[in-house]
Amino acid sequence: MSRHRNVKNLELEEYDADEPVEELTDEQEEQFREAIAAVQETVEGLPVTNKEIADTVWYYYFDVEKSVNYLVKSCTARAEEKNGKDESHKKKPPKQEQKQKQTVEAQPSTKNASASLNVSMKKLNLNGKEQTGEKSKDEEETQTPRKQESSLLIDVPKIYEESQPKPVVHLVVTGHVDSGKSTMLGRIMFELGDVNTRSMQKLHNEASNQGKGSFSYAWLLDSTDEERLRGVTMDVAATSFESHKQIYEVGDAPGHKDFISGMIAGAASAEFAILVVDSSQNNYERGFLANGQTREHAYLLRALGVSELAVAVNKLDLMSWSLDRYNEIKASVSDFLIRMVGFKEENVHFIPVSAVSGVNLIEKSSSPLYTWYNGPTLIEVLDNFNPPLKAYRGPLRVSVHDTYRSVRGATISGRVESGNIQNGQVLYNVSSQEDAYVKAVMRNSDPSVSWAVAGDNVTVQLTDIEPNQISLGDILSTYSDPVKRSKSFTADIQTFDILGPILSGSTLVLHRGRTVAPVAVKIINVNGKKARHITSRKRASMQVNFLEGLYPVCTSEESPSLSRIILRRDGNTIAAGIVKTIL
Ligand SMILES: Nc1nc2c(ncn2[C@@H]2O[C@H](COP(=O)(O)OP(=O)(O)OP(=O)(O)O)[C@@H](O)[C@H]2O)c(=O)[nH]1
Repeated sequence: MSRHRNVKNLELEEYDADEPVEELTDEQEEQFREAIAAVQETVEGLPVTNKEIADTVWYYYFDVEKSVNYLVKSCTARAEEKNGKDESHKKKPPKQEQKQKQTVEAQPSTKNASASLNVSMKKLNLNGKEQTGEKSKDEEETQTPRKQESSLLIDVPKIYEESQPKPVVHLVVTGHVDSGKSTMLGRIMFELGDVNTRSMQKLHNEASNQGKGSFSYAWLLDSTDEERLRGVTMDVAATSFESHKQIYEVGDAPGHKDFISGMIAGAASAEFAILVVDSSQNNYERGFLANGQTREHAYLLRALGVSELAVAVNKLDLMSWSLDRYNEIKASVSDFLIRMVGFKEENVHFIPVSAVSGVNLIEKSSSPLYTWYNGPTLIEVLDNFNPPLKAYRGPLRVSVHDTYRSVRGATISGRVESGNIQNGQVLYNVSSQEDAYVKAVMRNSDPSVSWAVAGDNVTVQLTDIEPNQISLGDILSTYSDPVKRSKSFTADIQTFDILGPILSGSTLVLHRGRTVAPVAVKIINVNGKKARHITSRKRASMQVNFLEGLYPVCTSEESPSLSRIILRRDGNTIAAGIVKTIL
């Protein structure tokens, strides 16, 4: 299932996916009721429904005069339309009006935004929807802004700098199916106090009742019925946790090979990774030695720009905490990662753990492990990762990981890849050429502020846009500095071990974050020499042409994470690389 879930702050006993709309204060409710009554009285006799009245009053934020004017105009327009007259009166309420309300909200708020953002969110895309590009035209358009930015927006970079933030590390957790990735994340969140004991106990009871007691920590991340029933993660789930030193935005990637695109999406937005290796009898052999997903994941991580890894050798409790087993795994996996995949030795860190019992994750407890191990715990290794500086003053780029229907528009979850975003801003979606007001920004790692900067995972409530005008993989920007849409680009790529060469003119499937699209490739050179085909483990430069319309494309200079691409053929990942120039 396609989703990018924020699982932190989830009160399990209170969670209800069908919970309705927004919370108003008592005072607002009173204002709302009075305004509706006043408008009803004034427009009595006109063909408008109570719902239209309520929507309009909310739109104009209880302004009776503006609501009446709008309703009268729209009734007139409807009547004229019926009579076959000019349709140009069918205008929506002007956006500038709503702006006034939003700029008030743009002030930094100390209130918990998650409470005010109690939106009924109905998922639109349940399956990783592929972009078809149908809406695209071949010629690139220049847009004139339809909505005006307010002059009252706050100086986000300045406020961000003054807040002296903790560094944010983007992590992806990868590894062969069932190696214990979700369990590890769930247990870390529990140990750090992000999930309270009562919620954990409740989840444990539920899991036990279904004969899945050992999955209770994993269920914190695997939240859909199907995932719980099958005991596998089917798509990347987003969560965050915080140590005393850094904040971690984490993607729990699926391990099963059928769900590789979720793994790619998670890895493409990460700077660091935890590679989980199952040390138990036969499972290590299956997951690593027998060409399991551990290997493919390691190649993908490297090709997508992840340069530093924590390798968690998991389930050592099942191997009686054997030092020999740990050393055997460490020797062969590190040889593979360093010699074959190309990680630097100093960037690969091995840690023995047991995810399910929480041994060596956060603090050292009493365990037979410590009779022979005196190195760092997993969190101590993670705390030594140094995230790159954020491009929070750059052009705004927000990648869309998921979309939901919400009141008066759409809500998206995604990530600010560069620049900064705040309530009251106008965003532009180059794919649909639609714009929208930002009604509420909720930063996943700190929902109490109404702005976010590069590197933050966010949930953004948008108004004045239809949910179907935003798709997974879209990149939201501003009018003044929009993302480019293009039919082709050049990329530097690295091929993996492939069956049969890639020929000039081949049709492949491109993955970029959540975008999945068919492309044709033209080889420019291989290892610096002109060529018409590429074989295994070669560096090459190629031209990539989308087969169906235009897509938003970013170069590595514009946004390193958005420039990362993967090429697949017949269900296998054959190459990964970076967009260099847009043609
Ligand atoms: N004994 C033992 N079992 C573990 C440990 N870690 C995880 N498990 C079990 O391994 C099984 C799979 O765990 P998951 O966390 O679902 O594995 P996963 O890697 O997230 O699976 P996918 O996301 O589907 O690839 C569950 O039954 C866990 O309880 C461990 O350290 N020791």
